[in-house]
This record gives sequence, C-alpha cells and structure tokens, in this order.
Amino acid sequence: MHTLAVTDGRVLRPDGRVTTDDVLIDADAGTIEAIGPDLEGDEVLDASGGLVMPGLVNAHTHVSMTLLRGYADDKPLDAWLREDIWPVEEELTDDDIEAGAELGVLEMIRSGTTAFADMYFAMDRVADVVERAGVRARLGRGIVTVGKDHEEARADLEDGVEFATTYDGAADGRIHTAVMPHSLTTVEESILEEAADLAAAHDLPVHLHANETESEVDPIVSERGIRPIEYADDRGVLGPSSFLAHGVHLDDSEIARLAERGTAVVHCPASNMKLASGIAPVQRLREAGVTVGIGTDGAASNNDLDLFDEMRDAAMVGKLAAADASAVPAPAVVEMATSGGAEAIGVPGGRIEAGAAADLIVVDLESPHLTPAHDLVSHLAYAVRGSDVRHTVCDGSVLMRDREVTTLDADAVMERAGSVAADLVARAE
Ligand SMILES: CSC[C@H]1O[C@@H](n2cnc3c(O)ncnc32)[C@H](O)[C@@H]1O
Ligand SMILES: [Zn+2]
Repeated sequence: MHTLAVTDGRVLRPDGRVTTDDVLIDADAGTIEAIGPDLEGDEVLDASGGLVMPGLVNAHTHVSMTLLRGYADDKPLDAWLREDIWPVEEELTDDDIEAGAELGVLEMIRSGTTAFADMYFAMDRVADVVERAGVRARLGRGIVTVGKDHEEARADLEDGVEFATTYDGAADGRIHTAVMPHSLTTVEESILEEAADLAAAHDLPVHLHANETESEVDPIVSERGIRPIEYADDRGVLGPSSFLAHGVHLDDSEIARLAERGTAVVHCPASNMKLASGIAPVQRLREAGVTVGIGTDGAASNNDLDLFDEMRDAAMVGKLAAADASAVPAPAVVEMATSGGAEAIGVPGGRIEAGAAADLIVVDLESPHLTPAHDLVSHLAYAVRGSDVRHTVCDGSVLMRDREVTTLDADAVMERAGSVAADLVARAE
C-alpha cells in the first residue's frame, strides 16, 4: 500500500469540529485510512499553518463555457442564451470544448474543487480531460429539442443516453454519468418522458435546469395548469438520484414534492444574481429536508468557477432573501459545498473521515485576510478565496502541490484556451 500523510495541519471533521491531527491516505485505494496524531506515510504533504478540509463539489456547471467568460454580460437568461450564447455555441468544435474543459478543470483544481457535475456537448472530450486531470465528475450530454424536428430530437436523446451508458464508471470509477435533458421548456414532453424512462432503465440519475426564471415557469403554468415540478414529476423526472439546477421559483407545494421524492437542488447564487433570475429559497429547501448543493453554473454567467466565492454569495443572498441574518449560516454553506454537493450529484467525497474517499484540500490560513482565526468555518464561508488553496488531492492523488498543478500544464492550457476562444468568437461574428 502506498500512503500519503497530510501532516501538521488542522482538520475539519464532518460534525464541524476542527482538530489538530494528521490525515493518512491509502493512495492506491484512494481512501482516507486514518486521522490522528503523528501519522507517517510514504509521501508527505505539509499542511502546517493550514486547514485540511473536504474537496469542494461544484454541483452544476458547464465547464467548457470558460471559453465564453466575459463574452456576453448584463442580460437576462433568455436574451443571453438566444442572442449570444446559443449562436456562438453553434460554432464550437470538439477541440474547443476540450480546451475549455481543460481551462475550467485547471481553475477548479486551483480553487479547491475536486468533483463537479457538468452538462454540455462533446462530453467524450470533457471525460478525457477529467481522466487526465484526476478529478471526479458526473457528466452528461445536454439534450435540447427546441427548434429541432422529432427525428433530430430523438438523435439528441440517443446521443445523451449513449454517452451516459458508455462512460459511467470510466477513469477508474471517477467518472459518473447522468441523462441530462436541458430544461422543462427546451425539451419536448415525449423526449423528456423517454429520457426519464431510459435513465431509470439504466439506473442513472436525471439532471436538468428547472424553475430558473419566471419566464420558464409561466408557460408551463398557463399551458398545463400545473407548476413545473408537478409536470416534471408526472413525466417521471424526479427521484432520489435526480438533481436539478437553480430551483429559484419554487412554491411550497413544489418544495414538499422535491423533499418527498428525494430530489436534490443545486443552488447557483452568482449565476442567479448575474442573470437577475431571482433568489432560490435555500433556507426553506433545507428546512423541508431537500439536499442542497452549490454550483457555479458556467463561467459565462458567473464569471468564475471558484466555489469559495459561491459559498459567500450563498450565505449573503440567503440572508437577504429570508430577511434574516441567521439564515443560511456558515456551517450550512460549507456543508452544501462539500457533503451536500457530493450527496446531491451522487459521488463519493465531502467528508474527512476514515474510509471516505481521499478527496481533500489544504487551505492556507496564514494571510492577513484570514487573521485572526476565531472561527475557521466562518472563514471558509466568508473570507477564504480559491487562491488560498495550497494543495488539492482527489482519489488519493495529489493534483496540486504548493499551488503547482501536477496533472495539467497550466501555461499550455491557458495558451490553448485563449487561442481557441479568440478563433471561436471571430467565427461567430
Ligand atoms: C445543452 S448543453 C447545456 C446548455 O445550457 C446552457 N446554459 C448555460 N447556463 C445556463 C443557464 O443558467 N440556464 C439554462 N441554460 C444554460 C449552455 O449554454 C448550453 O447551451
Ligand atoms: Zn446551467
């Protein structure tokens, strides 16, 4: 057994306590072997002056959209998608998508994310990046049928299901998949139903955007006389492994239904603020027993993939929405960005305990903006930045040591992404 000892730091335990301990990792199994004083390993990762915590889980993103960071800002969702994003996405090549995924994964490793859920195109290329970079992911090809005839719509569905069934378990089990219809208004009813049936037949989750804006809720209510979550349930979309992104405009009956079905919600506070979509009822969802994770959404509506930023946004906007400063407190956002996110997207990780997946990060605490350190959980929610992450470990492998990413060539990734992004935008104009 090859072991890795993360030494001389403090450790964030699943119950929120912070202890002074070492963490011993079985690097072959990719699991945490022990937590305690004076542990020795074949290899050492120095955590002195730092906090060892679970790797963050970005529970909803479109990682290749890093290529479109800053391309179209300051518009609401519908106009942003239809006028800017979808036209430029028409020009994307598979190589572009791979280059954007490399950039996004690089950014996530450098800001402490070890697992993510991703919906996009050319997902075989995204899977290849996940495999090489050493992270964990739940991936799915986005299925959209709007503007397509039934044959094209079926082809989209077939592509999505083929990707999901081929790649589930790839990269030594680090890749998980899902069937991912884009949303309740961009996928026709029969395809949505088939997507849900096929997901169930293959024992795969369904992931989709839902209740993101009022203009997505209103047509369902006016055409069908029911709320979107009831419509989704009737199509078979909800279930204990399903997870939906955004969930901004949810009424009490919808929250109760999500809780009953065990369907998780991924809160994307920055994207929801930037596109002025609204504020998700995170406090009410959690009180109802719904599992909530946190996602950045794509970098074009955020505009970064830093989960620490997202935790801060979630806490701040949660208080504003509830008009209650005690709503969405620091321990809740840390839980949502770690174990909550892992549970929402159905991947291992999110906990520093013996037997858990060795997905962890070391956050450097010796900085002016983290001094004094009265409460480290408070710091994680409100003060730590992605750039404070010193080491990133996933599945027992060191992906970043002393801020040097070991699995990707950072300079080459940035150069390639910058070049393909410029060509992409030129083609679109
Ligand atoms: C079909 S692949 C995914 C698809 O989703 C688009 N997208 C990015 N951000 C959002 C969002 O906030 N709501 C809905 N759709 C979004 C992305 O550009 C791809 O076209
Ligand atoms: Zn999205």
